[in-house]
Amino acid sequence: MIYTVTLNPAIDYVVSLEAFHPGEVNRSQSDYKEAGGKGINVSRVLDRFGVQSTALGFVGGFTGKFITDYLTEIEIEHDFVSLKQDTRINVKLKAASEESEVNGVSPTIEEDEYQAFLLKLEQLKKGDIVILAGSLPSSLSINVYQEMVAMLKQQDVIAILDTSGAPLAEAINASPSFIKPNHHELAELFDTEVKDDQDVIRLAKQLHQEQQIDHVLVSMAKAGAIYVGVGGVMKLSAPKGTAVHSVGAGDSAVAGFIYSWQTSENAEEAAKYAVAAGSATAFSKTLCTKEEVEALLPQVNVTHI
Ligand SMILES: Nc1ncnc2c1ncn2[C@@H]1O[C@H](COP(=O)(O)OP(=O)(O)OP(=O)(O)O)[C@@H](O)[C@H]1O
Ligand SMILES: O=P(O)(O)OC[C@@]1(O)O[C@H](CO)[C@@H](O)[C@@H]1O
Repeated sequence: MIYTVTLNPAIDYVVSLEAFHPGEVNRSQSDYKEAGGKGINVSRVLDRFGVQSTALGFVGGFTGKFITDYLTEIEIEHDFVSLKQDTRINVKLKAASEESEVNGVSPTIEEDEYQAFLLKLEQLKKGDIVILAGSLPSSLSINVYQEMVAMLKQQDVIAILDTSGAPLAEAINASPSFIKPNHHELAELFDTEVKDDQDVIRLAKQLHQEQQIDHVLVSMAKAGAIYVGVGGVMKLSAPKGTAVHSVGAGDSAVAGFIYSWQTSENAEEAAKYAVAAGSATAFSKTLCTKEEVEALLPQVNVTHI
């Protein structure tokens, strides 16, 4: 079974207007709300690929209920721990072809709520796949992803991680099987500048060889991605197109990699599918569909390095 973990989900409130004038009353031209958070997005994209998963994590209050109702409505299984405090709301503002984001403050996770979540992870079994994705609620310690990856590996569960900053820096020590930092997150991880592809490859190789991470996929928005891992080293170009709404592009890339790897066990195919999925999401109003991804696949060029 595949499980996604979103410790800090959100309602994504997506607002479009022609221009945003700070300090004035602005009125949106269109807006909508959807269940967000990186793990939830991975579940939603997997679902569009015809792959079932169960969404785990924490939800609370009326905003949390919106998320569980939303997932129930689109028939994605979920088993969240209920919190006393409300799940956050993240504002995604699209104005004058620029995208800005204000991600809300996370609710507090009490110790008993955290323990209830760990109990769910403890029940996962050999062969299960868990995708841990997104930021940590500020009440949790920065090493919880590291602890979860270590615990899951003990259970022979495949642990995949998509996060950034200190939680990523801690968790790589537990050697997750797959990570997908973007190039900014990679630079932050090594506290350095990433100026070109050679820098990306050098740092990604360190993660693969020294931290024993099987697959490192560094996404670089419209510049595509670089893969370093058991499948070698390769650069993948992104298809050309107009970015309409890039929220969830990275999550789509994660879902694309897992989906394709599961069926092909071929790193090149999986990395290609990841890039096509990321771009298909960037080019559409919401998350990609399988048809959109497969239409873009021929435009992803792979250069082995
Ligand atoms: N403007 C774009 N044009 C083409 N493809 C894009 C564009 N933006 C994103 N992508 C695709 O999506 C993938 C992931 O994008 P990106 O590197 O921005 O990830 P991310 O920073 O994790 O994204 P996000 O946080 O917005 O979900 C890229 O590897 C690329 O394939
Ligand atoms: O604050 P985090 O957890 O880093 O990111 C949360 C978030 O921006 O990520 C998703 C897109 O990747 C959105 O659905 C969601 O609002």
